[in-house]
Amino acid sequence: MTPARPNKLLGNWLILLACMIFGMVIGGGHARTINAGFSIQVWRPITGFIPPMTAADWSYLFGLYQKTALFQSHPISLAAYKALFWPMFLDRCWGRLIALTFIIPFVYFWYTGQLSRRLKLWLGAVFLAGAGQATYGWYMVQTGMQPGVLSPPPAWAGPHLVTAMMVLFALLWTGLSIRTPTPAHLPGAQTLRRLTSASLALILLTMFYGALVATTNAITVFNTFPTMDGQWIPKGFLTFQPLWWNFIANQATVQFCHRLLATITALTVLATATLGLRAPLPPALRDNFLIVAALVALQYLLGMTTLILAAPELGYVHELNAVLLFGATTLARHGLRGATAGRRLSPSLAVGAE
Ligand code: HEM
Repeated sequence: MTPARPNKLLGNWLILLACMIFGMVIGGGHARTINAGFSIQVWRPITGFIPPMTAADWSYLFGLYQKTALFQSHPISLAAYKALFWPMFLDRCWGRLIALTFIIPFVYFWYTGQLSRRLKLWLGAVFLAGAGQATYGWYMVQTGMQPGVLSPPPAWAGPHLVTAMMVLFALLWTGLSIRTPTPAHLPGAQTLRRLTSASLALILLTMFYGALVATTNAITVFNTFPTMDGQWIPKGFLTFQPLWWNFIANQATVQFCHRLLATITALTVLATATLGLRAPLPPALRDNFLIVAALVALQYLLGMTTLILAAPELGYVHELNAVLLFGATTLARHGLRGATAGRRLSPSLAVGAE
């Protein structure tokens, strides 16, 4: 899939796109924090970058927003609507900028013969996944037109965050592999590599449940830690029917799952990072594990504080830090591509370009 020779420009382009996806999470998370998700009820993928300019434009957009259940339960003025509109508008423009930052260099790299056939197909698939993610986002916005829907339904938000992380992972991994096609040979680091893979999967699963905590508004209940209002298994844990629905929409169950997963994740990630710091790895990779350890500790602390203070603004910081943790763990896992079973070498003997 990746060329045998390093191609820094190509690699940096993909890493830049991964950073832009992080920017999208910053924008989307902010829009959610100020409850602006349903503010633009039109989708014009190409011409949508032109902002409303006349009173008639505003009246049309505001008219659509007035049809949402959210407006009907909390009516607002046109001025207040504009304060919701602009952040969401910028977020969507950012999405278009990501698409352009993908397409224009893609065409350039294609025509200058820098893309192998497999890489063309792979990048095409990543682009389609990104486009699918945007379409999915639009359907989430449209749920606001349904009667009684005041925020995107929980079953929509979890997959949205996880898919965004998968696209970010694909871009980052491919970009790094193109920059450094030959992995450093790291004998004896196979267990560490497996643990880092497990850490990544656990972080993603915990993030999925974090999104469910956010969209079910479970931040408003059980604001104590470590117990949930004095109980280890919260009141109302499995009261919904059918049973599986509890794991998507029941505030008690969702918050319990997020806490449990977060604890397992934090312990696994910390154990992995400790092993990484003790292993004879190249210095950059050890620094990477130090960052992962710091980020996971901060993440846990932020989660507890968000919950105890019931502060969604802090929840936003907690969300962004989760993405940084996911990114840093991806970097560490990438650095371990060349890990094999067998006797350890000292760091200076580890060969390769990492
Ligand atoms: C490895 C550890 C953790 C990870 C990866 C993680 C991840 C996340 C993510 C990604 C979100 C936001 C999702 C979104 O806004 O769409 C979130 C939300 C949340 N998390 Fe965590 N979390 C962790 C630990 C914790 C802990 C230990 C607690 C509390 C005991 C906690 C409590 C919360 C709460 C209350 C929210 C909802 C915030 C809001 O409504 O704005 N998290 N988590």
